[in-house]
Formats: sequence, structure tokens, C-alpha cells
Amino acid sequence: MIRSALSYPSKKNLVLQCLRRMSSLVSTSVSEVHPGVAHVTMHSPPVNSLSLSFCQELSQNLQVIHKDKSIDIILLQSDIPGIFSAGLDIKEFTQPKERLMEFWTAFQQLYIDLYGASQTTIACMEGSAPAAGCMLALSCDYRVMTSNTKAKIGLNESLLGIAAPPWLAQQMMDTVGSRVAELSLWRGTLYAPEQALAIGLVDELHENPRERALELAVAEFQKIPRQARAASKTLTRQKRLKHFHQERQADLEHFVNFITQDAVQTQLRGYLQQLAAKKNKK
Ligand SMILES: CC/C=C\CC/C=C/CC(=O)SCCNC(=O)CCNC(=O)[C@H](O)C(C)(C)COP(=O)(O)OP(=O)(O)OC[C@H]1O[C@@H](n2cnc3c(N)ncnc32)[C@H](O)[C@@H]1OP(=O)(O)O
Repeated sequence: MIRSALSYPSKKNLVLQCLRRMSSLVSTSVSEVHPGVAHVTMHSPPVNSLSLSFCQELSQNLQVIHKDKSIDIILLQSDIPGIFSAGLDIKEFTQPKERLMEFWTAFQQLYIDLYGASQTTIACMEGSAPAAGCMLALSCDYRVMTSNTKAKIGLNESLLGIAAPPWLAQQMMDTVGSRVAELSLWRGTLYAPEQALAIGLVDELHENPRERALELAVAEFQKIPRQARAASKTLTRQKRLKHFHQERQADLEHFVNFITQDAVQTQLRGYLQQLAAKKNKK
């Protein structure tokens, strides 16, 4: 059974407790029965889209965990049925320039906090993870997805008239290989769980991803010395992170210049209308 951090009297848990109270979109809890495992739960209805405040809250939760030496595993999960995350909040793309810059900076920071976490991270996907939802999963060390065929995962940005940023495209290439990533990116393919497993976009399918992730964390991952896991991550990720920091400002400027183009804005409005029309048809 998972108990909230609220039930812990230690200093560490007081910090988590404060965070939980402050945060309405993301919360962290630690398991009494499984020490060292933190559950970071996204709950921003209807679809966990990554708005500015959502990115900031998720980052804050991760930053508190990073400082907590007693936690060595992070399970990233959603409590919205059928949804992991719908990716970036498309409404943010229509905001004025200053807000766009703040938004993209927060999204970049979220990538740093999740991809650069020293803890072992597991994405527990009980539902769909398009675009930046897929980025959250790709930033984790291990991905367990529901076997429910209604769920989809992938980088579908091209269908919105935009392209994934280079560092996200790189994550896809690192995970599934250049050729499959190349095809997926321009087609905007969203994969069903079995297809995602076949190309290596996810590591396992399970009817209960949270239960399986916890089992993996305790029975397998925690048996590997923590410092060895952290050092292995540094080996494989530090080059990407260094490059990201060097390019961060250019990435921000490119995003703002790209997204504010009239043609892109028209396309995005059309996509939002399509989503609304789909909902009305249900
Ligand atoms: C140089 C780089 C430049 C640019 C890079 C930009 C990078 C972008 C990365 C991204 O993440 S773009 C976002 C891409 N995301 C999507 O395309 C997902 C769209 N959503 C869906 O496919 C579906 O909503 C879903 C499969 C996630 C869930 O389906 P369902 O449960 O049937 O829900 P509804 O479709 O009815 O949606 C409910 C509600 O939520 C709104 N919504 C959905 N997704 C988003 C979103 N990403 N942002 C904002 N709002 C979203 C949808 O419009 C409905 O709103 P209502 O007001 O009608 O309730």
C-alpha cells in the first residue's frame, strides 16, 4: 500500500508535505513499505497537458526529490484514466511572446530535471502519451505501458504543423534508432502499445503498469547499487545534457520565432478546432 508523504514525521517528509500542499497539478508520495521509491503523480484534468504551471510544478517536485538522498527510484504516473499526458498545452502556443518564452524555458527545465535525474526513473503509462507526453516517457530510464490498445504513444508534432525540437527528436533517435525515428517524426506516427514495444519505444506492456513498475523497482532495480545506476546514467546522458545547455538559448529563440509565424498559428487553431469537433462527436 502506498502512503502519502504526509504520514512521515521526518524533516524530508515535511518538505514533501509542503510541496504536496502547494501543488495542485502534481504530487509526490513516498512508500512506507517500499523505502526509496517516490511516486510522482500528475493530475491535471482533463488530459495532463503541459501548461506553464504544470511544467513548473512537475519540475519543483523533481527538484525536491533530487535533494533527498533517501530516494533512489522515481515512478512517474498519472491519475487520469486513459491518459499519461497529452503533451504541451496547445493553448500556450497562442500566448504573447514573453509568456511563450517563460513557457518554453519551463519546458526546457522540465527536460533537464527529468532526463538529468540521478535517480532511476520509470514511466508508468496507463494511457496515451503523444508529443511532449512521449518526451516525459523518453526522459525516464524505463517505460512500462498499458496493453490497452486505445492508448497511443509517439511524436505527432508534424500533424499539428510543427516539428519536435532537436533534443526531443534526438531522444527518439537514441531510443528507437535513426531510421525509425526519421519516419515517425515526419509522419507524426502515434503507436499502439504492441507497435511501440516492437520498435523499442516502450520496454514492457502490462495490464497494470503501476504495479509492474513497483515490482521492477523493488525486485530488480534496487538490487543494483544505487551509485552504479547513477554513474551509468551520467555516462550515457551527460553528453546530451551538456549539448542541451550550450544550445538552450538558441532553442528558445528558435521556438518563439517558429511558433509565432502566421501560418503556424493558423494551423494550430485548426488543430484545436479538430480536437473540439472530435469531442462533440463523442
Ligand atoms: C522548434 C520547435 C517548435 C515547436 C515545438 C512544439 C512542440 C510541441 C510538443 C507538443 O507536445 S504539441 C501537443 C501535441 N499533443 C497532441 O496532439 C494531443 C492532442 N490530444 C489528443 O490527441 C487527445 O486529447 C488525447 C488522446 C490526449 C485524449 O483524448 P480524449 O480522452 O478523447 O480527450 P479529448 O480529445 O476529448 O480532449 C479533452 C479536452 O482536452 C483538450 N486537449 C487535448 N489535448 C490537449 C493539448 N495538448 N493541449 C490543450 N488541450 C488539449 C481538448 O481540446 C478537450 O478540451 P475541451 O475544452 O473541449 O474539453
